[in-house]
Amino acid sequence: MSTVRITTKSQSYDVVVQTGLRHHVYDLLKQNEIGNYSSVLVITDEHVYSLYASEVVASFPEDTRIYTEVVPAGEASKSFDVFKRLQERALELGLDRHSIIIALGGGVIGDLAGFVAASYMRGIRFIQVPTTLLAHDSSVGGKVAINLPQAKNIVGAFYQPELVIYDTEMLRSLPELEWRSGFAEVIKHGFIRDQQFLKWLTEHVHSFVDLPDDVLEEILVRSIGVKAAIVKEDEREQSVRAFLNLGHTLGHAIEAELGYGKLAHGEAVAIGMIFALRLSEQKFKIDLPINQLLVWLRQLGYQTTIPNGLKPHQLLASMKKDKKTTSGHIRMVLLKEVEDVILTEVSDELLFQSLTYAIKEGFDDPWN
Ligand SMILES: NC(=O)c1ccc[n+]([C@@H]2O[C@H](COP(=O)([O-])OP(=O)(O)OC[C@H]3O[C@@H](n4cnc5c(N)ncnc54)[C@H](O)[C@@H]3O)[C@@H](O)[C@H]2O)c1
Ligand SMILES: O=C(O)C(=O)C[C@@H](O)[C@H](O)[C@H](O)COP(=O)(O)O
Ligand SMILES: [Zn+2]
Repeated sequence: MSTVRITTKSQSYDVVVQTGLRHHVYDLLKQNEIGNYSSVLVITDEHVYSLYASEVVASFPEDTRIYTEVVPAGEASKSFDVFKRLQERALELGLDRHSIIIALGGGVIGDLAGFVAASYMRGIRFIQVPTTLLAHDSSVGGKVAINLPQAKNIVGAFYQPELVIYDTEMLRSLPELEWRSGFAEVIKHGFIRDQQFLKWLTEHVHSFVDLPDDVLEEILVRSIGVKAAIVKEDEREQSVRAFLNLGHTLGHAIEAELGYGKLAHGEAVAIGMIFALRLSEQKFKIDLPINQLLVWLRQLGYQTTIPNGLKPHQLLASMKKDKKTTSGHIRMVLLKEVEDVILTEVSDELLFQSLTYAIKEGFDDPWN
């Protein structure tokens, strides 16, 4: 079993990674001194429910007051409607301040169930049991949120889980699209903090089919390691945590403008990252290894253009709603080189021009 310790100002906890851990959730709670609860609410989505929920529930003693709530799969569940239904259900079921919530699923479930836990009775404990590759990012660090139709993650909190239990075996049922989506955040972690890791990834990952167990575990542990280091330094995004937003200013705008769920989060972030890298080249008069990145991304099946139908002014207006925007000025995470990251204001004029060019010409040629 690999363990990554997450230490933040508000909370310290372990991320444990191994195959088969879903059968040992109760034991792991006890080992981590979270065995003293009055009841348990497992929040999951319809896909994960049919695959794994009964096994997680079966890891608890028979007399446990344990309930399961199932929400529709997909980004649309990060909504006020679903949030409200879960709060009402928690109350009906008699959850109290000694209850715990288990988020069993991908990032949608982690963000949603985490926000339910953060706000129910002003906060009850919660555990992350991630089931997607992407959730190596979402289950760690305590950002929990729901969306408004106009903007992603706009209503939420910083609220850390007590424990993250990562059963790598559960990832084996993921469709290829979800591997691709999750891997975009892995690449992001390489670009912002770990060039060696990025190089290792380009050498070891050329397909998502049957990634060997040791490669998968290495990907998770190293990628979570980057996130852990950043979150330790800056839990509430006052400084370096913003670097974890590389690719997200445009990525979130693409998700919202297309309609949630049309493009997976990581796929949108991959496009946003390429955009941020080309913009970095233009702004700082530098060369970044974008052409190699494009070849690799295409080999892995990523879309590497801004989706059809999206207009520059529409994307710009949406990017303005990003949480990094200050006094109406868009701030973006850009690179001066790999591992040398900067959060900087980008003018509306430059963004409009760059979006217009990217939509028309794509990303293959430098913009300089
Ligand atoms: N809080 C954070 O720091 C953070 C970080 C990154 C992303 N996010 C958020 O995470 C969300 C995306 O998460 P996601 O990509 O995991 O999406 P998701 O939770 O919607 O899961 C993707 C799809 O895979 C299915 N699925 C999940 N586990 C499965 C399994 N083991 N086998 C088969 N199918 C499975 C789900 O039912 C869903 O259809 C976005 O809302 C994004 O904003 C949050
Ligand atoms: O943990 C962080 O910080 C991140 O930015 C990780 C991102 O991958 C993630 O998508 C996050 O939810 C985006 O945060 P937001 O503050 O831009 O909503
Ligand atoms: Zn993300």
